[in-house]
Amino acid sequence: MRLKGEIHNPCCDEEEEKVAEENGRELNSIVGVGISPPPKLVVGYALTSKKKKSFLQPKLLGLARNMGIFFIAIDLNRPLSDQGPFDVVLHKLAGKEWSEIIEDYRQKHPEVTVLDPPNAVQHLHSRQSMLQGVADLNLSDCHGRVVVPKQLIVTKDPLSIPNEVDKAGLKLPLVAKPLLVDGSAKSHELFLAYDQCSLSELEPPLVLQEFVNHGGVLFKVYIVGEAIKVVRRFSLPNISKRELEKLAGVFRFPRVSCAAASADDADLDPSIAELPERPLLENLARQLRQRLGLRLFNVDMIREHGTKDVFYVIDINYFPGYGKMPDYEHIFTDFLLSLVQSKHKKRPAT
Ligand SMILES: Nc1ncnc2c1ncn2[C@@H]1O[C@H](COP(=O)(O)OP(=O)(O)OP(=O)(O)O)[C@@H](O)[C@H]1O
Ligand SMILES: O=P(O)(O)O[C@H]1[C@H](OP(=O)(O)O)[C@@H](OP(=O)(O)O)[C@@H](O)[C@@H](O)[C@@H]1OP(=O)(O)O
Ligand SMILES: [Mg+2]
Ligand SMILES: [Mg+2]
Repeated sequence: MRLKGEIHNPCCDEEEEKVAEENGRELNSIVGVGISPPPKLVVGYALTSKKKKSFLQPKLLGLARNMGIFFIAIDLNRPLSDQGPFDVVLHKLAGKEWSEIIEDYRQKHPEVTVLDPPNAVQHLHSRQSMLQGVADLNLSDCHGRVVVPKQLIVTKDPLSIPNEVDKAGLKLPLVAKPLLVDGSAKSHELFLAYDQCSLSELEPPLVLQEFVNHGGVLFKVYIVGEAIKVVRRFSLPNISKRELEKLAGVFRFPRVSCAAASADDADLDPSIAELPERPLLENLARQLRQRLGLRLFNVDMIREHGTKDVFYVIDINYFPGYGKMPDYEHIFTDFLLSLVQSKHKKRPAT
């Protein structure tokens, strides 16, 4: 198997090769010499170097090893079926070519848990289909409401945007986001638009989304299988009517909420900082897991300013920055072990 284009070879740097080699050696010695019981779980991974650095931290690898879970780098220059055998394949790489390889592998190896199926991951690559799933959910229970901001997809002719926005009845200010999310820095380049005329400066394809005032705090809801962990992050401040009247133009803004700095310890207004209620999150996570067919993702949620329990989902990410999630090493190893247990349960007794 040889890959062209934008795919990163996980084994391309020396450091990585060393890790893969050591992992392999260790695995052989454990299995071969029989000093300790065979590993419970072998996880093959195909991740970008950035992801490997943030996710495969020593605290995860150490805990996993103690629990009999081994992480082995997948060599993108060799056929996937010749490697392993793996119990689980963990992947996040860009490109159609990789999606085809992993889908083919999944079909030929139903005994391997592929996290997650590429067609399900693909669903999050467009900011249009990403939020569709949320809009269709049935979440009107007594613990709050979950909706999505009003949005418009623009695929061509920037000059027509002011008119299209008018026709769609979208209210300013608007957040402009690239339509496609492919892991590149460009796909995270976001703009705030304060007036209608300036919208024609934007570059389609994009999504124009109503900006929802939320008091500058965002909730990142991480999902790992059945587990849910929610953290607060700093976000964009409210935009007042006065500010909107005074300002014109489109302005690029940084990835505020992606910063590792958590807002969990900040001295915040409790009505803004209060986390969404647990039953609401459980309901949302359960329905999204089913609808999206994903086990590894996070959801960015904001509380509409001045309300107690009206939440907007503004973004969903596949295999997000779990390295920033408190206690991720325990949550992840427990999840991986639960996969083996559920496999054993499914196996008929002999
Ligand atoms: N509709 C909105 N109303 C208010 N603020 C918003 C809205 N959409 C985005 N934001 C702000 O912009 C930030 C980035 O938006 P978004 O999460 O959609 O982009 P992203 O590039 O996909 O981010 P990520 O790094 O989480 O993948 C949000 O975390 C939030 O602070
Ligand atoms: O950079 P981190 O590891 O923290 O993870 C970020 C992740 O980047 P990576 O997958 O390249 O690592 C992003 O993925 P792409 O959209 O760019 O594919 C996206 O999911 C962000 O939301 C994650 O940040 P978080 O939302 O969890 O704070
Ligand atoms: Mg986001
Ligand atoms: Mg995102």
